[in-house]
Amino acid sequence: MVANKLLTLVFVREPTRILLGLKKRGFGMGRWNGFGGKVETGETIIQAALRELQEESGLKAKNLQEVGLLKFEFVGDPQLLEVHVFTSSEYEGKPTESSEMKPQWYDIDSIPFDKMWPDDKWWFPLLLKGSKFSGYFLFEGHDDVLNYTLEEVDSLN
Ligand SMILES: Nc1ncnc2c1[nH]c(=O)n2[C@H]1C[C@H](O)[C@@H](COP(=O)(O)OP(=O)(O)OP(=O)(O)O)O1
Ligand SMILES: [Mg+2]
Ligand SMILES: [Mg+2]
Repeated sequence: MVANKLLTLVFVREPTRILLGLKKRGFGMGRWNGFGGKVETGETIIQAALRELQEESGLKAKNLQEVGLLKFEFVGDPQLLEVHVFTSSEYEGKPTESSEMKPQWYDIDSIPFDKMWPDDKWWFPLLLKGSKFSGYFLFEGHDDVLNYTLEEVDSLN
C-alpha cells in the first residue's frame, strides 16, 4: 500500500476577486491555480498551507479556513494525491512573484478555467459560494478526467 501524498492549496479571496498564480515550474506548470504544495515531514497541514502561501505569493493568511478535500488518482500511479483546500479572506502583505508562481487577481466572474486544472471548473463554484466539499478525480495524463465524484459536506473531519 502506498501512502497518500499530502498537499495544500490556498485561495486568498476578497468579495469580488480571487488571487490565482500562474505556475512557472514543475507539476501543473502553465496553469493558474491557488498557492500550495507538499506537506513536509514534521509539519501540520495548516503549517504547510501557511508556509507555501507565503513562499509562493508573499502573503500571510490571517483567517485560513479548510473548505475542501480533493483526492486525485492517475492511471498507472498507485499514489493518491490528497489536496487540502483552504481560503483566507484576510491577509497581510502584497502579492509578489516568486520563482514558482506569478500572482494575479481575477474577478470571480472571469476565472480562467480553460487555463486551470480541468477538475477546477466542477468544485470552484462550491468554493466561491462558501460551501465545503469533498471530491475524487481519476485522471489519465494531466488533461483528461475519466470519472469523478464531488459532494458538498457539512464538515471535513
Ligand atoms: N488537479 C488539481 N487541481 C487543482 N490543484 C491541484 C491539482 N493537482 C495538484 O497537485 N494541485 C495543487 C496542489 C498543490 O497546491 C499544487 C502541487 O504542488 P507543488 O506546487 O508542485 O508543490 P511544491 O511543494 O510547492 O513544489 P516545489 O517547491 O517542490 O517545486 O497543485
Ligand atoms: Mg507549489
Ligand atoms: Mg511551493
